[in-house]
Amino acid sequence: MTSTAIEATGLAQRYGTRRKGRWALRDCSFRIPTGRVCALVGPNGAGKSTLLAQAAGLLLPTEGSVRTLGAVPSAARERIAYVAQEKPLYPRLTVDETLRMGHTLNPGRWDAATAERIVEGGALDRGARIRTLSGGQRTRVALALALGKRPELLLLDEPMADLDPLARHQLMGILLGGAAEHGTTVLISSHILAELENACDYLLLMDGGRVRLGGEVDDILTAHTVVTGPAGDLGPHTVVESRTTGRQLTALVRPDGPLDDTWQTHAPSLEELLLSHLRSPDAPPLLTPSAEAEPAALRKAVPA
Ligand SMILES: Nc1ncnc2c1ncn2[C@@H]1O[C@H](COP(=O)(O)OP(=O)(O)OP(=O)(O)O)[C@@H](O)[C@H]1O
Repeated sequence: MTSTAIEATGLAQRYGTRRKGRWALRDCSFRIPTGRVCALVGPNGAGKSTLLAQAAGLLLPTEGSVRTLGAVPSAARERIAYVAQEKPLYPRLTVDETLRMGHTLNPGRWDAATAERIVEGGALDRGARIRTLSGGQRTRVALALALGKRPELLLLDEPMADLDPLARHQLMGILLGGAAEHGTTVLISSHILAELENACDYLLLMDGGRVRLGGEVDDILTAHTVVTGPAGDLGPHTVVESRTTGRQLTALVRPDGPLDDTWQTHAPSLEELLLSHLRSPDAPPLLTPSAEAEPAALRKAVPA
């Protein structure tokens, strides 16, 4: 079994023609090890949905490559579940028929108990047609289908956006419990930073179609410090964002060696760190060693 869930090398996506098209992703190289719950974060239009669709094998990269579970995504499709932002389902099927379809399409791996639990938790009318459900109820059915498949890799594009807070809490619990129990790798995009803080142990921050931060949340947090002190030179340290109020300077930095005693320091929260990076798209990128893509020449040949 491969230790890499997703590996992208020089990945790029252009929508439209060569002359008039626009790049949604440029030169993305990164790796997500198996068994991680990875937050995919970035502003609107950063390229998150594009990346998820490529990893799911629904969009062929314009340049570069992405491999999922050690193979090209189309070859790993049985082991991947993908919930797109618009949660496509068959509108004429009932809830029950949709679950039966999940069972039929996933022989030998369908986890009926988990799918039932998700649907039951929303007290859904099992005979109701999908087209009559609310947005949040449809999300619940889409998540029941995805988790019922018991995938090795779960790709979720803003799955919780239209759920009420209780439903979000409940479904996040089922999702994380299942991931921990089965070692599922999860890549989940969201704009709700506070929610990701407790749920995810890995991070990909994208902006402008490029990866800005990648790696273990703990390692990324440890690499950064918030410093406060009299306005002055921050020397060799990498400054992600700085603000001056009167004579007082507050900055998020990546220290390059010890900070001198004039600075008061504290560890940033994940939300604080992400907001600073989102406000500073020109800050130098950081990938921790586990998030660096292996050079293509070193990769073991795996059948596509
Ligand atoms: N089918 C498409 N045709 C043309 N351009 C597209 C298409 N899909 C996405 N784009 C463009 O690609 C860029 C990245 O879009 P994408 O949906 O991947 O971003 P995102 O990070 O998921 O955004 P959001 O947070 O708003 O969902 C945007 O500039 C968008 O306009």
